[in-house]
Amino acid sequence: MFKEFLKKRWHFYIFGIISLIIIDLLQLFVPKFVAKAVNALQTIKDINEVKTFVLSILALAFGMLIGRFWWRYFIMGSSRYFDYYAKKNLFDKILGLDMFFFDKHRSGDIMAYFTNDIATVERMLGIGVVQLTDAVFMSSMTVFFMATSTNWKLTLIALSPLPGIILISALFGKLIFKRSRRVQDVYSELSGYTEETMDGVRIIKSFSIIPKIEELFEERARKHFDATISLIRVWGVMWPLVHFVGTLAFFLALTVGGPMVVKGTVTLGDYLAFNSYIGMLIWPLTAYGMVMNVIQQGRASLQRLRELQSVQPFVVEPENPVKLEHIEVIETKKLSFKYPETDRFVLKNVDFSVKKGQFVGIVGTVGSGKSTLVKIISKLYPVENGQVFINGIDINHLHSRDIRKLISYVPQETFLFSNSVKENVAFAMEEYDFDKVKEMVKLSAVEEDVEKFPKKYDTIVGQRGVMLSGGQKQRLTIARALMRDADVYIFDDCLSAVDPETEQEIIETLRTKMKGSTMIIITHRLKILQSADIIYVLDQGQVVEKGTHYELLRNEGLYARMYKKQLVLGE
Ligand SMILES: Nc1ncnc2c1ncn2[C@@H]1O[C@H](COP(=O)(O)OP(=O)(O)OP(=O)(O)O)[C@@H](O)[C@H]1O
Repeated sequence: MFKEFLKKRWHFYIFGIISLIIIDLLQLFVPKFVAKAVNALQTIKDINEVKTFVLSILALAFGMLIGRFWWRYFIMGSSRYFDYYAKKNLFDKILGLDMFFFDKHRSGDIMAYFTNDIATVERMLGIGVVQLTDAVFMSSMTVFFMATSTNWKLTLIALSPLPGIILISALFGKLIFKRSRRVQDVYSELSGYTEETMDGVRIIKSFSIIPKIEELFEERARKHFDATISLIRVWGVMWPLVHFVGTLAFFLALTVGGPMVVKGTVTLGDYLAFNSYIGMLIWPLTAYGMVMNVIQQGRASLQRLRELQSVQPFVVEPENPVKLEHIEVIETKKLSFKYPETDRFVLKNVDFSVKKGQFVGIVGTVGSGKSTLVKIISKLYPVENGQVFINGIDINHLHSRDIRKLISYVPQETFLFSNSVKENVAFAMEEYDFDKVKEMVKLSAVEEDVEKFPKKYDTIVGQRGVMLSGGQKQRLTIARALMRDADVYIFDDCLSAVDPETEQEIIETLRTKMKGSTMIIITHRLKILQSADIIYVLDQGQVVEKGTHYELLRNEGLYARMYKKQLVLGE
């Protein structure tokens, strides 16, 4: 990303740096003209001579005005462009990553890349470049002007302490880099925690655990504060050192240059100019210190951004994917699976098959791998042991984009955007027909509820749908999945918040209205699977039984036990 940005913008930087150098040059001529004006005043014969110098100074000021516009345009404009370019790239990159990345990173952590890290690199590419140009160019040019137009001996003496600044910058640079990296990392942790807390604020309040949460926040905020202070401490030492070395140059100029003026080796005008040059030199040299800081912080953030850029998805897409128009059959053969970076197999030798138009149930004990199985056949996780086939084609030869167009998956967790009911239902559609929204809302048995909302389909549901009940959210999520004309619909225990009768009613309506579509239902309520073509029973990652509801009851295995228990509990 950074290289591509430089490729696009390097010429802007060249123009910006040239404008900056021109201003610096013009600025350098000012003392020269002032010196000439002062010298001329001492031996004044013609007032017009002074006028020429004054007009020249005005011309220089005008030149600087124009130059300042251009460097801002080229350099600061480019750094702003980086902000836009990096955010866009990062956003695309992150959305292209697979579930594993999102399992591992909190949204607050990710936000830190977008806010803090990009801003720090932007600062390096904007003000950092300006300061660096100033520091390098102004210091070398000032030295050149000092030596050529005043007195080179005085120049050498006055400048003798200055290489010390470069030494200090080099010595402290590494430390600043390391500590800046730590600041960014702990900021990301703090941001992740804050976001998670805000997200779960209702649960926190319901559990009355605010003091504990505050304590945990304080711990992270303190860590961030400590990391920042440890970085400031480095500046705290480096900054006065740089200043001290800069001021030494002034001191030497005064102590050595004063007697030279008295002796007449240097004219008063030249001596004044020399002092102006020293003044002009202090800024770029101390800028080395600042620049070092900005650059090291920028590098630390750039390193973090590069690490993120280099994250590769575990789900690899084929270079030449086989086209997939429809889904007729999905099969898994001896499928075993463990989540990346874990040791435990959560699926073991699973043979599973579903054909077009079938109604398939997946049931089992808690944590037996039901959701994992459907996530793998939706290509949300990679297949590493065993095989998954869609229409007889190995899933590794198919693109996940094509699969997910044909599989509409409703996960266990509902998620609604803080938008209107209709926008939420039509979320996955580029264009939509309002009548279809209404039809799908009706099929999902939530029409009556929506009609009672203050603005019906235009009602804003609040962040994550907080203004709705759990059951309403679940049914709207189903309506959203139904909006897509998919071949396979997977409902992953997504009706747990509605009563059993409504769940059964929804499933039956869907079965009749969506004949021809394949339906895979994961549920804990076994009663609704009575009409399923086949039910897979999972226990600890293995298929322990399969068959129709009645076959499984006759088997008197795990399914029959679970069913009897539910009958007793009256579910
Ligand atoms: N992202 C993940 N990373 C690591 N382990 C995971 C992840 N998601 C699930 N697991 C583990 O995999 C196992 C199977 O989880 P899965 O969600 O597939 O079970 P399930 O049968 O759908 O459970 P439930 O009935 O409770 O919804 C569980 O032991 C769970 O802890």
